[in-house]
Amino acid sequence: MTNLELTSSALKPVVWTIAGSDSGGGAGIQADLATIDDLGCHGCSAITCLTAQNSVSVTLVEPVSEEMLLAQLDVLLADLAPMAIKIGLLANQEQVNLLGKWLNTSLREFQKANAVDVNVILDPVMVASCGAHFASDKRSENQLDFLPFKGLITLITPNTAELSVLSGCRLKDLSDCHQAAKALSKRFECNVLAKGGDKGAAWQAETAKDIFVCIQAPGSAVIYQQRSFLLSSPRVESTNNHGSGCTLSSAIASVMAWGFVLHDAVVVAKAYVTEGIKQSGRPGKGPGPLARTGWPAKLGGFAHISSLDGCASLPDDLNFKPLDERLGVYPVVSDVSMLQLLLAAGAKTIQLRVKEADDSDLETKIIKAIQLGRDYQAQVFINDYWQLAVKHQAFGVHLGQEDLYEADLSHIAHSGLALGVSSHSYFELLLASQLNPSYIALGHIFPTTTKAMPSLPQGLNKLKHYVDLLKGHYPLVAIGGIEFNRLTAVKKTNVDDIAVVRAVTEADDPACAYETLVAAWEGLEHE
Ligand SMILES: Cc1ncc(COP(=O)(O)OP(=O)(O)O)c(N)n1
Ligand SMILES: Cc1nc(C(=O)O)sc1CCOP(=O)(O)O
Ligand SMILES: [Mg+2]
Repeated sequence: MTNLELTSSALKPVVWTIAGSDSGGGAGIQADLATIDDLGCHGCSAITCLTAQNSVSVTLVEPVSEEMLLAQLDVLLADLAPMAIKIGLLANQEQVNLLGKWLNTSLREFQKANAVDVNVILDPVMVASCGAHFASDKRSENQLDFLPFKGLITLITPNTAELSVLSGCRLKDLSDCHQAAKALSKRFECNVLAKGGDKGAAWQAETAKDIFVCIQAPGSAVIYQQRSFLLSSPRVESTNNHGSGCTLSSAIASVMAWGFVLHDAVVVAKAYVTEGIKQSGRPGKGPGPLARTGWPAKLGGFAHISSLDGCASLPDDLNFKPLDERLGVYPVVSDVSMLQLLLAAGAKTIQLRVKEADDSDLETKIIKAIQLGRDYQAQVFINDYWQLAVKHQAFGVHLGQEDLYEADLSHIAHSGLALGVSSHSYFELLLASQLNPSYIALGHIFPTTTKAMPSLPQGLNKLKHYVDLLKGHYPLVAIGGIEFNRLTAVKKTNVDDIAVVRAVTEADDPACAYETLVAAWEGLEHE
């Protein structure tokens, strides 16, 4: 079964945690299972060690035998195979070696035989965010050699102290942390999330900043790979951070188990931790555990994303013209005669999307489309060609994520045009929302033949999550494979409106198809 089929089925994806037990209930296996369950997955555990700890101290760490660790891994793989795995506290080097070998043999064979990708998130626990040290391995302060995991993990999530130990560098500032995270990424051949939540000296105190170094993330847009990002959230003033690293890594595993790409898992998990700290309690005398607050759906709880590698960041201080009216059923068409026909049929928002590489009549077509928009008092958006749209004062421009970095967004805003932005993930919709656009398009929801898409269809489950997050903040339009018999299901997600290409342009009678879609869409109730 592929990730996608699982996501859309009623089954809960299985997530494993391979970690230590925290008798105090705030971190380790206990935090992981609570997180995995809270994010709608089924949690399984392979326990590496027992720790005798409460909220103020760790008094004993006792590893399980290698035989016991292996038995747990094998018995789970035989029946409750994982969609994602989180690895936390490992008690000694023998456990690291055993697990590295198991990932390289048993898990690899399982993935090959079943044609699935199991994402493995390594939280290299040495120093807890609340200050506790784990030193069951008397050879050192638990300075384990994690190299047996090289090439076998998706993401490693060190806090500042762990990053310093793993990189062997003193980290004085953000730039040091970024260099160390990049070096770690190279050494382990994996993505890195370097956490700044523990308020290391290298980080600003008023914001909780993490560095995300992405070397490869299947399904994410190419422009967001081989890049580094800074994820900044207002710091929650609380000392209740017991288990925050465990919670973050198991949340990342859980979100990936639902079929979200790595970029999405990182931003959703960070928002989950932020809200968990906000609502935390203090059952003991020391730092309390995070609250379990469900799938994050407050836009203000998500991090601000900026570029950390010299690539341009998008501006976040612009204002684009708001829509005059709802998008409704929004046709996207490639020729002016179709545009005119649909305006005559009552379309109040429409897009001219010309994709021929060199169309000598392009400017004439754009002028005509804009004029027709004025004649019919409709919102005409021009796709891609923002200079011509500005020159001839279109109602608005529609840009994809790649287009955003080539356009002069400030010029578009100051010229008084509206801006619509495409998105294909949480990460992209957060970047879109930072721009304050006039609307955000969420795609592609179903398979489409209109355009070769680099990402997988999002499906209704993801669309619902995106809508829960953005509804009321921006007008939202779903696009991709939307046709008459899918309207009821799409409306149930609460998305404001829909954009269509083939459902209208390939119909025998496009005007009639448009009118039928409008009647059906407007006749359905939102949930
Ligand atoms: C309403 C709407 N949504 C998405 C798109 C796609 O824009 P983009 O990602 O830039 O791709 P192209 O259309 O340029 O191929 C759109 N045009 N309209
Ligand atoms: C142009 C376009 N952009 C998409 C996106 O997801 O950004 S999907 C898409 C094509 C939608 O065509 P149809 O309605 O024929 O499936
Ligand atoms: Mg485009």
